Amino acid sequence: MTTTSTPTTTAVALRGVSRGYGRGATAVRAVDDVDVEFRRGTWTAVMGPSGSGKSTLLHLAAGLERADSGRVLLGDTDITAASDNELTALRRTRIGFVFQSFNLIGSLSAEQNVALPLRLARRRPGRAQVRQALDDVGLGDRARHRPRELSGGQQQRVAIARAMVTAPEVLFADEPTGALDSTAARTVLDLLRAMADRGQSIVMVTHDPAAAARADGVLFLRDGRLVDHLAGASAREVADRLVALER
Ligand SMILES: Nc1ncnc2c1ncn2[C@@H]1O[C@H](COP(=O)(O)OP(=O)(O)OP(=O)(O)O)[C@@H](O)[C@H]1O
Repeated sequence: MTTTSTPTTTAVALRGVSRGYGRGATAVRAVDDVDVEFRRGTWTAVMGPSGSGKSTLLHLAAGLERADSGRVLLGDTDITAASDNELTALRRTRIGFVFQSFNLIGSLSAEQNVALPLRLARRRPGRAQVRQALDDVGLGDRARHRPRELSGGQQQRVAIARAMVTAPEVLFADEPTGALDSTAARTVLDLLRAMADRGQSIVMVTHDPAAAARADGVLFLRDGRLVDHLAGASAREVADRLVALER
């Protein structure tokens, strides 16, 4: 793993990155020679037909999966050659990840879930820090609740607080509103918008054009390749572009 001291406006960059699965007749190039830069302080949505490589791209950018070829840069750090231990440390401190299914631990309260990444990074979780993270997502009064005592939207906000408690450079979200009704989805998207407006870098996979339209820009993938980009587009424009790709 190498780190340079050059100042950068790039939160994450993929350079010529490919990742395949399987062999022979069943081989798939899930991500195929992708070059992309996610700028600091911006929210980018990643869209594309089913199987186009969106989740794989997100996992590669977050260091959850390794590229077969190419380079992945987190800020100034080339994570391509990082050891497993280095990658684990990076994921615990510099990256936040939110899943469609929240992935909260059912036996722990909201505040215990939020404190978990600090414990894993062997940092003593300060109560004030944990409460602040819950306050930031509007759930300061739900700290003692267990996940089953919270609505889906509230659970996803706890998951966002958990991802943010270490102040990660980039928040990755894989279908964060996929399991929510439209009202809860809007609350989560409002929260992500406010975070991006305060300078948080966010990369989000979504199938929902209305969700993608809240981001600053939308990337479109097809067959593992980046094929289009929209900035400041409406939900209608995003939907039209997606339909054109699915033809
Ligand atoms: N672990 C794996 N083993 C084998 N093939 C995989 C694996 N993960 C992904 N793939 C394949 O790689 C391609 C891209 O998958 P990926 O999940 O990244 O697509 P996606 O755009 O996120 O799809 P969806 O919108 O359906 O979630 C698909 O053809 C998929 O079947």
